[in-house]
Amino acid sequence: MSADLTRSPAWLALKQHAAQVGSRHLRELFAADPQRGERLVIEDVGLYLDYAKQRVNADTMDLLRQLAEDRGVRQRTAAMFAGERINTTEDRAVLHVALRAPVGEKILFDGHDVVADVHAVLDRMAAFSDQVRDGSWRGHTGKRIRNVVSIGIGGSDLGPVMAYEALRDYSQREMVFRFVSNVDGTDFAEAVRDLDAAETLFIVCSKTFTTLETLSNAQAARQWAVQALGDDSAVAKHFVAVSTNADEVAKFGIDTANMFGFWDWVGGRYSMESAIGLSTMLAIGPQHFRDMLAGFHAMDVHFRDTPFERNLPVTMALLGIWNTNFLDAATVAVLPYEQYLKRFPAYLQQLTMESNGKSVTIDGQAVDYATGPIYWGEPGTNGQHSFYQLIHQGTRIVPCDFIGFGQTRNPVGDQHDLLIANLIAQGEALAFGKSADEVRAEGTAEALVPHRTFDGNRPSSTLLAAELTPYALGSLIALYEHSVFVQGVIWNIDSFDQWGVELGKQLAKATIAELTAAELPQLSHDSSTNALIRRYRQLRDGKP
Ligand SMILES: O=P(O)(O)OC[C@H]1O[C@](O)(CO)[C@@H](O)[C@@H]1O
Repeated sequence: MSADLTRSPAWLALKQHAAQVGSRHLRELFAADPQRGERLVIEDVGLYLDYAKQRVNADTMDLLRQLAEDRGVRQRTAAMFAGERINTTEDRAVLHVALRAPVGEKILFDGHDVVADVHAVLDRMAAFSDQVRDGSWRGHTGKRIRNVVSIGIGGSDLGPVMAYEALRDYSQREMVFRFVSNVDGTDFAEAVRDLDAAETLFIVCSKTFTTLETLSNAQAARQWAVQALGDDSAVAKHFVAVSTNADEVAKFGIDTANMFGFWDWVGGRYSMESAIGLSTMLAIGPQHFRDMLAGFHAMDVHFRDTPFERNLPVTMALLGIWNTNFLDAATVAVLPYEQYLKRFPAYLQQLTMESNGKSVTIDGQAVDYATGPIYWGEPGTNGQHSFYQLIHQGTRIVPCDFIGFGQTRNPVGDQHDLLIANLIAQGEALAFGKSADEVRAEGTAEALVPHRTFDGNRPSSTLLAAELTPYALGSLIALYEHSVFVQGVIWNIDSFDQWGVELGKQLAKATIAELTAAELPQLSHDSSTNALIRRYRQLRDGKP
């Protein structure tokens, strides 16, 4: 058992404090400090964070910041920015901050300036994007490219999809962008069914270029394109690869001249602003892509240089630690009141849960505290008419992150005000609820009073920005990235490995052979797995 954390003075002080403050209702906290709504706010890098509706007071935040100091958040942050191999189980540096460092900045890794490499790739991506966007890159038959299909999975997909959806209003609207990730053939078939192969460019995105789903879909794409275009050599004009693995790209049959590289020190879920974002750049153009990188970078600088009291990622991280470890919340709902951010919760699921879903410390000791919570969410107001019931009146505490913008890119009547009124009202309702007496005072029949009472005291944070620009998106993502990192440091886990995905991959390999063998082989799994394999084969082969 790793009891270092839970026996540390800062942790014990927080435990004691939680017994007092944690049980105080937000109504009381606001009554005791009527100005907290103006004080428990941080605004920087274009983001306004209101955390007054979290169940904390000034002492809580002091204690949490002390915890961060004691756990070495400062030193670990410096180590990350310095390119140290802080991903110890994979012996890798973690340098996604270098992906958004401006030209001229130097970040040395093994004595080599990686920022210059980053910009060399960005420049190649920009030149290629310009050629495709202006029609000078032609397909095999001489037609211009109108469709881009990005193939990848996990970090090689979720970022590009999310960014495309988020910045769709900045995209070249005459072009079609599709994303294929699932090994389910339906994903590929539906993505290409109405496309002309002569006008379609495939971007095969895979850090390792060995991922089963991506390679299967890439094979399917090649077959589809070659069949339609009647010539193997068509691949040269219709396929580009994004990878760290030039050998595998060449083996697959894509000329490495058509490959955009990135590096071992970029984790999959931290790669959307590398060449993995090529589809994003094709959609929004190089200048907007660079604006997005500037937003990321501004948050990096803020995170690295701002004292903890005014530090957005540190504060968000500490609130998460408080809710997870001291108020026993098991999940976080991410609720963007912005339709363009509809894929943001899905993106955050990988970022947060693949990073912090760990139960051993960096040195392999079992933890005796909760680590990464479950992230989930939907854009507002849709969620209000489905799962918000549980958030308001269920038995579980579900801390919420509300996200909204001052301006919409699509003014339709007064709908934006209606949208944001809902965001603001939800946080208020969750915090303050409605007492039984208030319900009675409205003339409610006594039998219904318990049903119509809202306990309140349900914590939330609200993030506001002026408008969903590429810059704002970059800063918002970096905010969550660094928040996840700080939490990982406090929990003393490796936030940059993902061993938990390996076992299923291994077992699937063995199972594929058992499903595809002409004759059912001798099965030696447990009885449930054996039965499922037999039954699937029968159903597939039409033998009831
Ligand atoms: O980019 P690759 O190598 O295809 O990997 C895709 C994804 O698979 C994972 O390794 C998990 O299986 C993710 O971490 C990664 O983002």
